[in-house]
Amino acid sequence: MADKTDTTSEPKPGDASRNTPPGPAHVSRRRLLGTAGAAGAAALVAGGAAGAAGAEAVREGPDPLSSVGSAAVPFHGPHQSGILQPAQAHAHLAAFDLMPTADRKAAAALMRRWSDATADMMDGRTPQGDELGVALDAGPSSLTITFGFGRTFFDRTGLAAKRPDALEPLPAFTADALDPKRSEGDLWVQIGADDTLVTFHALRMLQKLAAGTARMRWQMNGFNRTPGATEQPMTGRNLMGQIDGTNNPKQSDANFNTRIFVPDDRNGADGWMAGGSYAVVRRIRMLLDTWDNLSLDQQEKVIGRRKSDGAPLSGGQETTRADLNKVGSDGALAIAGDAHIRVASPATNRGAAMLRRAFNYHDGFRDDGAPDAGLLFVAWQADPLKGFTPVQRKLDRGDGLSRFLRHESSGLFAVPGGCERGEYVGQRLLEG
Ligand SMILES: C=CC1=C(C)c2cc3[nH]c(cc4nc(cc5[nH]c(cc1n2)c(C)c5CCC(=O)O)C(CCC(=O)O)=C4C)c(C)c3C=C
Ligand SMILES: [Fe+2]
Repeated sequence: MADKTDTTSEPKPGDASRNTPPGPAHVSRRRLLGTAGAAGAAALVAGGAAGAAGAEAVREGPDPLSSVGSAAVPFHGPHQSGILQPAQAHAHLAAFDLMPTADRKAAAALMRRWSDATADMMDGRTPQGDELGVALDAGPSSLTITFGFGRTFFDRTGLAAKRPDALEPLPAFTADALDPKRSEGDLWVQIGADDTLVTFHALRMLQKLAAGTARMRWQMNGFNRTPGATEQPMTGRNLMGQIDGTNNPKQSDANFNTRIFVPDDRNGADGWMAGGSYAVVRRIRMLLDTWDNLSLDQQEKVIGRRKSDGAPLSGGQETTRADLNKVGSDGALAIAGDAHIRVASPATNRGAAMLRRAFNYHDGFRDDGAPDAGLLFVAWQADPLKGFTPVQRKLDRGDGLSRFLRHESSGLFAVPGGCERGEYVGQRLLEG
C-alpha cells in the first residue's frame, strides 16, 4: 500500500509526489517487461516459450496495482482532501440541490452517508451497499472527494444564522456569460482521481446515496495530464498550451495557511469553518480558434511567460520570479502592462492570493464548430474577498487574456475542515 503520509505534501510539478510505488511483494510479468527495456523484451520474444516461461516463473499471483492505482490519500485530517494534493488526471465537479422535503436532519444523514462511503473509497475499500462493481479492479488511484455548502444550503436547512459572510454572492463581472442552471447549488462535490472509472464510480455512489434527499443540479468533467506521461515531472498545461499553475502559493510559504484556510481560533457564527476553505468554481470557455490565430510571440505577450517552458518574459526559467519592472532594449516593459501574470499577481493586488487547482474540460463542439473547451477553474482561499474577487475585478478590466475567455458558470462554496474518525464532514455545522 502506498505511503499515505506522502500524499498531502506540497504539490510538485508533474504530480509525481502522490504516486508512491507499492511495496515489492513480488516481481510481476508486467514489471519485468517494463524494466527489462527493449533488449530484455527482445530476448524474451527471441527465447519464445522458454523466455515466457522464465518470466512466468517469478509470478506468484495476479499483477499488483501500478503505483498510479495504489496511491491513496487519507480521508481524515484537519483539512478535506482535494485542496492540497496535486490535481489528478480526471475529475467530476457536481452540485446537488436538497429536495423540498429534506431538512437539516436529512442533510446531516446524507453528509454521514457520503463521508463514510468516501472514507472507504479513498482507502480502496468497497463502500457498504455498493454493488456497482465499476471500480472493482482498480485501487484508490489518488481519489479525493471534497464537499462544500452553497449559500442556499443554509436557508433550506434552517441554518441561516450560521451562514458565513464570505458566502455573499460574487459581484457580476463584464466577462460573465453565466448560465444559472450550471451555477451555484446547495451542495458541491469535487471528485478527482487518476483513473476515470474510479471517478465515475465515486460520482455514481454519491448520487445513489443522495436518493430521496438531494438531486444533482449540474455536473462537469475535467482532466489533466496522466501521471507518468512526461519524461520529467512538470507543471501541467492547459488547453491553450500554456504551463499553468507555476506561481501558486507554496505550502512552505510563511503565510500559506492563513491565506488558504480559515483559522482555528475563529469565533462566532462561522466557527464551524475552522480548517476549512472557500472554493470559487468557474467554468471558463476558451475561444481557442481566435487564440490559435495569434502568433507564438503574441500568445506569450498575453500571458507574460514563454509557452515552451513557462519562463517569465523578464528572463530566467519557469521558477524564476517574474521581474515586473524590467524594461527591454526597445524601452518596452518585458512583461506587458496587460499581461495576465502582471494583472493577476499578488504584487499588483495588495497581496491578494489564492491556490489555483484547475482541470481542463472538453465537451465536444458548439453549433459554430468551435470546441466547447476550457478550464474548470477552482480557486481556494480563506476569504474570497481577499482572494478571487479583487483579482477577478482587476482581470475583468485590464487582462489581455480576457478577450479569449468566457466565464460560463460560477459557484462559491464553503468547504468545511476535515473530520476525524467517527465524524462526518460538516458535523460541526449540522450538529453544533
Ligand atoms: C481570478 C483569478 C484568475 C482567473 C479567473 C484565471 C484564469 C486563467 N488563467 C489562465 C492561465 C494562466 N494563469 C497564470 C497565472 C495566474 N493566474 C491567476 C489568476 C487567475 N487566472 C494568478 C493569481 C496567477 C499567478 C500570477 C503570478 O503571480 O505570476 C498563468 C501563468 C503560470 C502560473 O503561474 O500559473 C497561466 C498560463 C487561464 C488559461 C485562465 C482561464 C481560462
Ligand atoms: Fe490565470
